[in-house]
Amino acid sequence: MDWLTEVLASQPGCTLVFRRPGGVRGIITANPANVEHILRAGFDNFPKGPRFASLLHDFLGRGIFNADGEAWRSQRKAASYEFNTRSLRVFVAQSVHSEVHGRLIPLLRRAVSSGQPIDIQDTLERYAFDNICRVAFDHDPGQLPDGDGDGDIDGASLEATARSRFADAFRDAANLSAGRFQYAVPGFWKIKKAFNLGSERRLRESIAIVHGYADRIIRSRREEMSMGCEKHDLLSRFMASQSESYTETALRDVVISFLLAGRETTSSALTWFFWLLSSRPDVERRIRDEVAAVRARRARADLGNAGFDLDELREMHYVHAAVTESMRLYPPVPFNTLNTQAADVLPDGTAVGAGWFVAYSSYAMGRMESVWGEDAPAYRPERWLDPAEGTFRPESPFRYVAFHAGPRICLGKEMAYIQMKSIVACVLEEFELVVNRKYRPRQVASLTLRMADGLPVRVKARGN
Ligand code: HEM
Repeated sequence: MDWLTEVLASQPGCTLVFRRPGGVRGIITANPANVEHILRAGFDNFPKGPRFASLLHDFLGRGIFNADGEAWRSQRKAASYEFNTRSLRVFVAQSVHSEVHGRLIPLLRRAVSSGQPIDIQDTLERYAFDNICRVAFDHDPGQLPDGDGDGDIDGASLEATARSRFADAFRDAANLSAGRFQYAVPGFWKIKKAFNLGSERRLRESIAIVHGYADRIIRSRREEMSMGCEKHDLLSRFMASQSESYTETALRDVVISFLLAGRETTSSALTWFFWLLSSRPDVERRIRDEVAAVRARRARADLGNAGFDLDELREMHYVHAAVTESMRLYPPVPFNTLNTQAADVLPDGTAVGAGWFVAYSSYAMGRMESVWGEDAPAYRPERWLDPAEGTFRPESPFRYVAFHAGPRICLGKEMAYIQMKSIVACVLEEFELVVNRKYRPRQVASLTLRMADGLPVRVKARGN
């Protein structure tokens, strides 16, 4: 990613053109004007395209993440409506609250008592999977143990084993599907698939487990709903509003796309955030001051000592800025590729042909001095704050492209901020996460930007 950033910064218009005779042709850009053209003005000319769809079809079917044209448009319309309801935001905040206080904080307290380091990336990934499963289809895969530390994944219960198999199979299916993008000979996976060999055999097996499990949940949800049971998760909302037009397979595709979108994104963002913070006590101090001020207002209003509600999270402008700034430098989705339908010329004068891939690197864009000024490499949350008011000032989504932009902009952005700000506020209020100063994370980019060896931290209780 750093190498690509350097290369793009040295190109005219920050755009790199690939022209291999008889081979791949396409461009990678870090130019906001090009990105705006591709994602908004030229939206219909730059779909995800047949290659993306075929690589992910076995796992995602025609779910929103993997669909183009009318199949995408109708899901987007229905999903946008649901994501924008206040009742969903409240449900998300409640799920986040119970997972943070029932599981994450108790786990960190146990880490304080034991003195053993933990891998905070792994912990956050488990947290995020539990949370997105709850929001997507009111299911608890129990990836983080319950407060008492025993959890119920003790192997004794068949149900617990099945849930754990589901989570493992989901992780394998996502990783193996992402691996299809990385073959030196692009169609080689199809041959392995035809002969049911190696990674393709494992992919087939893990997809069968995920699909079987999701199908059972969908069927039992139909029964519950036919008996008048009211639920607030996304699957139930889709079933209530679209029951005639959605087959069971279509519902499964929708849910699996949501799980994939919400699974590793917030955990990636927070892992890089806690790593950056470990060398910036000044930023950590300001976050703690802001959280303490909100906590004090809560105490005065006699609202108890639990987590923060939606309005309180909204008041945390500095926390918002600190997390946003971290994703500028380490966007969870660092790279995005689309396909060109008809030849076009981008605003910087680059010509693209029909069938070419068109990619942008949000990682490179977050580091371009031409976009962010000379201090682009510096982690500086203040750049997001109004100097007079101290309130958060959003940037154009075509410059800050961590959540994509245009008609396909991330649907879960607000949900992600609720989750990330709750975790940051509650964790930093009570703990210090200490990272070895010599630790240099290695990046690994599959569908998301992760740390290859995780992020080992020692958890210390705050002294005050
Ligand atoms: C920090 C957290 C997150 C980041 C940085 C992020 C980023 C993105 C990006 C870059 C895309 C475009 C991907 C593509 O088209 O290939 C996207 C799409 C999407 N995201 Fe997120 N996401 C985050 C969290 C979430 C969460 C928690 C959900 C909840 C379900 C979610 C739901 C979606 C959906 C449904 C789409 C597809 C939208 C469409 O194609 O119309 N995201 N997100």
